[in-house]
Amino acid sequence: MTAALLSMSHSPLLDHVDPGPEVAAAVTGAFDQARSFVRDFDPDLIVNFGPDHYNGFFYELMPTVCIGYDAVSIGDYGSQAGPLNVPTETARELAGFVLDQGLDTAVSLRMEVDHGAVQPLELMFGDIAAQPVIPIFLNCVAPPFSPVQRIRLLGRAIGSFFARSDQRVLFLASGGLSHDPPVPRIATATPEQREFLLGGGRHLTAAARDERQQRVISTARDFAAGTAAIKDLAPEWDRALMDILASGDLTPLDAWTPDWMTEVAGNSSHEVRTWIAAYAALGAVGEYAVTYSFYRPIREYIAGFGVTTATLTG
Ligand SMILES: O=C(O)/C=C/c1cccc(O)c1O
Ligand SMILES: [Fe+2]
Repeated sequence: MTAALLSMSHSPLLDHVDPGPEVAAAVTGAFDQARSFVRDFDPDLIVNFGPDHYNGFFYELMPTVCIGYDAVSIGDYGSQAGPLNVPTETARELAGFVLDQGLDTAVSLRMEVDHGAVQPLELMFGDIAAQPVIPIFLNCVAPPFSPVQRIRLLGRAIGSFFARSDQRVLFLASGGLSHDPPVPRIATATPEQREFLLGGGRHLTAAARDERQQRVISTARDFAAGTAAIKDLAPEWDRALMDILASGDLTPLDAWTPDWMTEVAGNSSHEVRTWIAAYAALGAVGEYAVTYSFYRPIREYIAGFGVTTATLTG
């Protein structure tokens, strides 16, 4: 087999808040680079590490990890709705392999995914069903979080599974980096928010969906203006993470505790788990080098916004 990696921040605000022409052009340029990388690599299969934002997974039953045997996008923030093209048998074999390695995963026979999983697919391929994709949900918003080491080991196990495959596999990570969007939290939830987090937020009416999204959009505008009550982005933390991922030795990340990550880089900084898993997966296949790296802290997108690509060197 051969493998490659694309990691990218996502933001549902891409089409909703204008960061100005210079930043918009820089982000478009990063997406163009990523697109041409993916086109050149020409994957047979995408292993898509993505978070969820209380659209498919809720506190009524919140897994740490879930492998989708099938998946449907709910289409939030104007993202493409509908089924993904999931190779069910490969997903089933992967889940069995992960469990056999002594690691835990839940499985879903009908995973519901949101912008966190599909935005890179749409941006890179134009259609979420264009390519075979195995969606791997990682809990990145709902404490308690697993130690980062578990995510590294999970990624490594997933990489070893595909190391014996004859397919060209793209490990795709969607999320991060430092950011703190206004997602309700169980520790501080009002009774209505608690009900939402427990599962009431599933399949919102159009009006409720619009209200939810408008709140995030207006927070992004306030954040850019310096008036939002959310944690600031943490560019130094973002760059430190990117350096460790590029080094090929991810073990220093084992010391990153979930509480520290939240404190320094925001409640949604745990989305970097998708990057850690994807890099660990690539590292299990062979030595790698980062071939492209983009980073900007972009308040209009409420995101430390990164895009990287990596290929095997051996
Ligand atoms: O609306 C949500 O639940 C999340 C929005 C958001 C905003 C900025 C960056 C992200 O990664 C997000 O998921
Ligand atoms: Fe997100």
